[in-house]
Amino acid sequence: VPAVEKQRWTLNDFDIGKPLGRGKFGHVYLAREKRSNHIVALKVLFKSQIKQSQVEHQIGREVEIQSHLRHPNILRLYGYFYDQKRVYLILEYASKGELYKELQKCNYFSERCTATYVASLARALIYCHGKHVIHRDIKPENLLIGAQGELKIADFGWAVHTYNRRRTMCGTLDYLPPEMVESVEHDASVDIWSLGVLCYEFLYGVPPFDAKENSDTYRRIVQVDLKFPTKPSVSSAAKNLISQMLVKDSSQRIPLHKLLEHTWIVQNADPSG
Ligand SMILES: COc1ccc(C(=O)Nc2ccccc2)cc1NC(=O)CCSc1ncnc(N)c1Br
Repeated sequence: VPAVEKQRWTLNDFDIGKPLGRGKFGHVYLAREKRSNHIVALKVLFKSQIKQSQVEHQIGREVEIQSHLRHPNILRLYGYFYDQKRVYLILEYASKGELYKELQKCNYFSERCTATYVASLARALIYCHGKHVIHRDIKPENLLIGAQGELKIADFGWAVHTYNRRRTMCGTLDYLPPEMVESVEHDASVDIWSLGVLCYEFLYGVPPFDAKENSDTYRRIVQVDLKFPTKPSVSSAAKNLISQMLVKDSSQRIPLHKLLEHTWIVQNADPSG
């Protein structure tokens, strides 16, 4: 489905298939665009559930930003349309589904699989930062798997891809870096922190600052209370990289391009991504 911005899509242009998942803001269905037979994911947002005023320009801006983002590890947003009750997003379909379900199923990933995922996300983030877009929500819930097993970053919720991205605290704290938890200014290096949290969770099956209460997670994050369990056993090279990402001072975090040269990534990541 080429992003034909001028195209006025309607529901009649699509055959609707099985539900793919229930997002916070609505349902996602497998769908086929009738003329091209192209398979897409159609996300239905209920206007009643998202503030009327915000939604039009919010989604318009989202589509505008996303239409300039073309990267194999970023899920495409082809376009949108709406009727009086709902807004529909036409999304790329990731045929191997949701990453977090994969993580739940196998508890944790191998070092090679993790390094390959982390490298592909680093490349996607380098691409986004180059376009002055930061803070793609890179927690497992927002990652999908494409037909070749490659990761796709997909934003499921309010997506304001600018420097003043608002983050409602209703989402998990786990992925927030200290500067956001202490809600001070933040920059692209927040994504390096989140990628470090993700790398840890891929290898151990739990996020690094996991705790029963939010207040404990908060404290562990601001103190960077980073501990590596003995099980599963993880290479010291992997721990070394994670320790260079989960650094309180955002200016001291390993830059993304340096991450791609780290021995653990070089020795473990599958170059195809
Ligand atoms: C680029 O991906 C997005 C971009 C934007 C938004 C979004 O809601 N924006 C938004 C929502 C409200 C107001 C303003 C913007 C959402 C997504 N993505 C998603 O919601 C993922 C749907 S689940 C899925 N998708 C494909 N293949 C599968 N196998 C599955 Br399961």
